[in-house]
Amino acid sequence: MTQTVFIDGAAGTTGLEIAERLAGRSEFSLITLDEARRKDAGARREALNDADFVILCLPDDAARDAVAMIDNDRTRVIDASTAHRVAPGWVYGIPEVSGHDAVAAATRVSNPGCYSTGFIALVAPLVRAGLLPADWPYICHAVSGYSGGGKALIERFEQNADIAWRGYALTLGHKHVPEMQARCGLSIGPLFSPAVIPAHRGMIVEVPLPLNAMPTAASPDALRAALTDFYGASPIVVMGAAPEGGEMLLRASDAGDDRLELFVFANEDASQARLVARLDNLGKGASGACVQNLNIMAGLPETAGLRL
Ligand SMILES: NC(=O)C1=CN([C@@H]2O[C@H](COP(=O)(O)OP(=O)(O)OC[C@H]3O[C@@H](n4cnc5c(N)ncnc54)[C@H](OP(=O)(O)O)[C@@H]3O)[C@@H](O)[C@H]2O)C=CC1
Ligand SMILES: CC(=O)N[C@@H](CCC(=O)OP(=O)(O)O)C(=O)O
Repeated sequence: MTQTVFIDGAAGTTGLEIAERLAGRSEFSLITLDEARRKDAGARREALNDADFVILCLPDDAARDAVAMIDNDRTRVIDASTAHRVAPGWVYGIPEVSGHDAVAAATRVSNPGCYSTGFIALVAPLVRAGLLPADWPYICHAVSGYSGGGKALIERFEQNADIAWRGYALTLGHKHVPEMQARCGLSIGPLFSPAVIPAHRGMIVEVPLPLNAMPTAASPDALRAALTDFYGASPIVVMGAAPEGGEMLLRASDAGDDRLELFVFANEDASQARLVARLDNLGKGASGACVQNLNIMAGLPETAGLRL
């Protein structure tokens, strides 16, 4: 049976990429609003209540308003915004960590932040296994392609070819920190330093570990083995191959895909390690993850329509 999907915010960066992944899929039919009606509250309310599945690709306040407009108990929601990522009653949409069954049964799924996806995928299983401490002040550095900031940041970078690196969230407290802390079960929020690079898409998230100074920490080999074991059956989250020539590259020309690659680098005496995640901010970091969650909620193979 064909199920209906309404993407609210379909003209934005994340929404467009979701529609691309759903194009040609016979299991779903899209409810669309034309340019004149896509921000009309009445038209949106009708579409939100007609759809079997709603995917919110909106700013946070608009996402909250959209959820409030749904007045039936049939429509199921995936919210790509930050609005509900630590909200009660919402299942956090990393099925590999939250559990596929929890996502499959959910009526409300919050799609994770792009940076949070990398951080949580690296840290949550290791803390859960007792291989890294829950009460440690983790540090996380990350770079994102400029599409991570939506239409406004895309326009800014495409009109300013001179920006080589943009550090931000300089007063700390980036909006992803609460979900990183909550979903890893940490007693302290990580110190998070994100930056944007002059590439359209792509993301590196890194967690440096001073293993020899940590109260409990397994060896780099044990960390690598635990991640390999945890994601063993996943077609989406994979252990990356050792980079050639001792360097990792993000290329501005990379097309991006919906996988998430994990790496554990370490020095020879195993006193220091770097946990690294490589993903596409618009793939597993946003639109790919929305489609994965939609597939699971609809009882379909989780990789249908994904770019792997
Ligand atoms: N880009 C990314 O890599 C990621 C994005 N996200 C999240 O996904 C959400 C969407 O982000 P993104 O696609 O990048 O942003 P964009 O700015 O590219 O798109 C947002 C879209 O929402 C539309 N919109 C804004 N307000 C309303 C409203 N009241 N009613 C209907 N439509 C509205 C905008 O309209 P208009 O075109 O007129 O501006 C725009 O088309 C955000 O919450 C973002 O934080 C999450 C993970 C990664
Ligand atoms: C490069 C850039 O600006 N990225 C966005 C996060 C993108 C993302 O994950 O979005 P949400 O958490 O808002 O859903 C930022 O740091 O605000």
